[in-house]
Amino acid sequence: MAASASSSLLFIPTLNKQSFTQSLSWRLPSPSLHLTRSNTSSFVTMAALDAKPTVLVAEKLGEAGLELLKGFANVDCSYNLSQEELCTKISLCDALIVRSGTKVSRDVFESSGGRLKVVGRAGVGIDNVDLSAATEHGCLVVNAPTANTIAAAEHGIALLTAMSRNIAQADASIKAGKWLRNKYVGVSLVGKTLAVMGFGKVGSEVARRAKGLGMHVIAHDPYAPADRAHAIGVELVSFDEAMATADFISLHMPLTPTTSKILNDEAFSKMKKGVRIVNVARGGVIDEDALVRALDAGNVAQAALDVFTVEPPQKDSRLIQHENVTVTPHLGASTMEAQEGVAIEIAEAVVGALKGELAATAVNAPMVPAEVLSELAPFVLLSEKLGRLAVQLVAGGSGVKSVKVTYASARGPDDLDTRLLRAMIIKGLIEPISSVFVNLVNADFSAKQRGLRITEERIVLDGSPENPLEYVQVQIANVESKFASAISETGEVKVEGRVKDGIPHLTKVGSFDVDVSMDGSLILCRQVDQPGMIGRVGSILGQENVNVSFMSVGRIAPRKQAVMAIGVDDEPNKDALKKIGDIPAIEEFVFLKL
Ligand SMILES: NC(=O)c1ccc[n+]([C@@H]2O[C@H](COP(=O)([O-])OP(=O)(O)OC[C@H]3O[C@@H](n4cnc5c(N)ncnc54)[C@H](O)[C@@H]3O)[C@@H](O)[C@H]2O)c1
Ligand SMILES: O=C(O)[C@H](O)COP(=O)(O)O
Repeated sequence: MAASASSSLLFIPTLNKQSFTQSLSWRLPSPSLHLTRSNTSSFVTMAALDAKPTVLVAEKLGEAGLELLKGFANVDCSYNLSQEELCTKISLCDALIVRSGTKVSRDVFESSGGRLKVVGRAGVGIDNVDLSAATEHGCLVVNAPTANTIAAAEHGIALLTAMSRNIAQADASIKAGKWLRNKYVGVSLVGKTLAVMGFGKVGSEVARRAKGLGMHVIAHDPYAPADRAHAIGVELVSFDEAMATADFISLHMPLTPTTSKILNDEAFSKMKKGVRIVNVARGGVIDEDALVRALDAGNVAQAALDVFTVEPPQKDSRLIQHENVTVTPHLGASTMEAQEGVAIEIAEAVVGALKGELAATAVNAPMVPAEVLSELAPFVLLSEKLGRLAVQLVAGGSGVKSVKVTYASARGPDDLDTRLLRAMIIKGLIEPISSVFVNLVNADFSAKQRGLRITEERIVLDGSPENPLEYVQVQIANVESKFASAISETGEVKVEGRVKDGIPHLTKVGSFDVDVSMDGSLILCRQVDQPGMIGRVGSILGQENVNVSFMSVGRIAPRKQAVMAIGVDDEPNKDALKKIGDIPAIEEFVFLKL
């Protein structure tokens, strides 16, 4: 049930209450499918809305990215904000863009009052963003994972070569009036073994370049495919083997609970005496006190560091001041080219997200490729409406805890991604009975928080898998219904729907077959099947100027019980509903908003 956090395509919730309507928006591949759902459940197109969203840019961003943002949003560039200032400003912003220097903490999400819909990290590492808090608040986090790869790799190589030839120390000494040709004798790289720790985008580019310098390159990465390593002539080895055989170690993994202080006293004790270390990943992957001990003992000959556990580090830090340590102030991504690239990459992602388009670099939401989304679009709508309908059929005080969703399809289970549908069913179930705003980012979390258990079942049908789904069924167990006919033979509130000509239809209520398009609102009546019922209800609605969009009757047998489903464009007033209820043949009825 947990939403997997992987990066690929996805949609996003849209803009704030003030600027647009508090809403969920989907930008699907066809513009005609771009829908915004307002609080009143009507759908309006974004074109009808003219207010601009506000994007807070909290750290310096390349001009091209800023221009792109300004074409769509009001852009507030406020740098060096304190946490308090950020928390105050954030309640007026729909999006926030940061680099690594801003902590986007839980307080920031809480202070946003639900307005913040997307956080853009203009770079790779998202360790400065509280992802759990973002997810809980339904806020999408996107990053710019590719534009600074080469810059970071080049910086890694720059540090490797500068360190091995004492460039920084020699430069400082000559500027201090000294000429120390014997002191700064370096070591050669050719023929030496470099262990690349973390064989991702940056790690593999460093490996490629180091091979060009004549180094023997090995790599450790528990998740990297061996064939990618082999393709560039790199052998994947265990952590211990990397520690034991490397003359140089270069770190390129993310900072996670597993990698935190991965280079500690124990790891240093496994290294070759005189090893040299480069870190352009994150300061936290090294236990900095342990590194100082290893440097003092001569077990580590030199280190070159671009990143630190706390940035900026203390001026008098022993590590920074160590004569065998070369440091730069987190410059890995800081080339003109990388910063322009990152700025464009993140601005496009944030603008797209605010428009409700697919986000290719989402960090905290499941990935749904565009072509899948396009095909599933009407089923997405159907799912939300079925959830919304099912929960409204539950009698007050019943407490919805257990929901079973059945997807019937001629496609094999691996051919149908149901996460989006599940998220929308959850949205439909939760929103009518709470003030929570649910979207793809926080759906599973919201369900879990409310103790809502969703089980999913697949029915594989015979026949051609032309449509992704034949029908979707939602059943709520252990509840009473305010419309007894909605209870199935097995005792659950049950609704079922299909997509017909691209339009969601309700096709079953309890054990009654109906067929009504799910648009506007719905009146469900159970009656004794007899002539004239449609006319009587229709004329009451007509007198009250309520337009009927659809009518359908499902019955057990002629002249026995029947359920009539009436789709209406407008909400009938109390009088009209009372008149319907007063028709003698009507045993029960319910009015539902879709
Ligand atoms: N200094 C800078 O300015 C700068 C610039 C860019 C990236 N970075 C940092 O560099 C790091 C790598 O960036 P990237 O774009 O290559 O990311 P990436 O996601 O492409 O690669 C990270 C790799 O680390 C691997 N990994 C995860 N856990 C590991 C572990 N326990 N041991 C070994 N490998 C592990 C992953 O499998 C992945 O292949 C990140 O920490 C990023 O924040 C720093
Ligand atoms: O993770 C990253 O992308 C780098 O560390 C760059 O960080 P920066 O955007 O703060 O330079």
